[in-house]
Amino acid sequence: MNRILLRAAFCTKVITGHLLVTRHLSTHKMAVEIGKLKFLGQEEAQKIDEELFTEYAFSIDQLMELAGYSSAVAIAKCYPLENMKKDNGALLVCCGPGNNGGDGLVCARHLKLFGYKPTVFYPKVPNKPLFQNLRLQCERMDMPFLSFFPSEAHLITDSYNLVVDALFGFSFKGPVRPEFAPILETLKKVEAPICSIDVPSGWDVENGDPDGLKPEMLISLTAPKLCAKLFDGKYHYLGGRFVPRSLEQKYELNLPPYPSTDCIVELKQPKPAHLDNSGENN
Ligand SMILES: NC(=O)C1=CN([C@@H]2O[C@H](COP(=O)(O)OP(=O)(O)OC[C@H]3O[C@@H](n4cnc5c(N)ncnc54)[C@H](O)[C@@H]3O)[C@@H](O)[C@H]2O)[C@@H](O)CC1
Ligand SMILES: [K+]
Repeated sequence: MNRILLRAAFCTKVITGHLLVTRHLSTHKMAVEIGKLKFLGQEEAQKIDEELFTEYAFSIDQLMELAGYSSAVAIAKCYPLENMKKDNGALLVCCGPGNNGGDGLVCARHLKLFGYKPTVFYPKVPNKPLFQNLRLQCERMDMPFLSFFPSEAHLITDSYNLVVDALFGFSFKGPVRPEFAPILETLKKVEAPICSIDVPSGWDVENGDPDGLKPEMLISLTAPKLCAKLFDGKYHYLGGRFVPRSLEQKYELNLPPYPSTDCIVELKQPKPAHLDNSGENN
């Protein structure tokens, strides 16, 4: 079953000429059916990305800031600082060589501002001001950078409350190249929760990877990619609330409504009808 439910409470006011519409859906378990939400193939995700920069004149810094910020907000919501036992909120943020890695750096910066203690692993820094600056911002905010990746998974499990996976996003084409293969192999054995930004790293963007990472959380950006249908972790959020309505319509994304002014919305797989006694699906 590929219908998806959104559990949301929201209050919106839309004023259009003489029309004033106020919708208020109360906070108790409101399930809004979002069965038509589009899951994007790799090419389509790249086309939308390109169009945001060309037709809609966004800059990469703008969208990356929103993507990384919404990832940090989703993580903070699901893994509150006060519940973290290891070293007052120690986290490991793994950043790859593309824009997914940039999202990771932005996410790390916001998590730091939220009070967490992120350590960054960023082995391949592109020679572009955008990435150099993002790295510098993190360094100047006293975030430690690992110079090598721990070879033993237990060292990560013992030191960090969770791992943010920002190694590869929707442009990944497998198989993973040798420089990143041992990192992914170690990550697979880590017992701390893994939160993947946009795509679980190493997964085929459309077909996933049954032997790959098993993140506990996935934050899809813009719209989920096809592989997200195979995600069965605890939390699936949609972030990146920056898609203009006309672009959404052109690609028939059918995005769910974000609650109020939130930058994230949780996506929930529906229970099979015979188990769902709530009546919310009727
Ligand atoms: N439109 C959107 O939705 C936005 C997307 N953003 C982020 O940008 C990501 C896409 O960024 P990019 O297109 O830069 O690509 P990625 O960050 O997905 O990855 C590209 C990098 O990974 C390397 N790579 C690819 N396959 C590899 C393999 N098999 N082994 C080792 N390295 C490999 C490439 O050489 C390149 O350096 C999204 O997933 C999302 O996280 C945001 O930054 C901004 C807005
Ligand atoms: K990722």
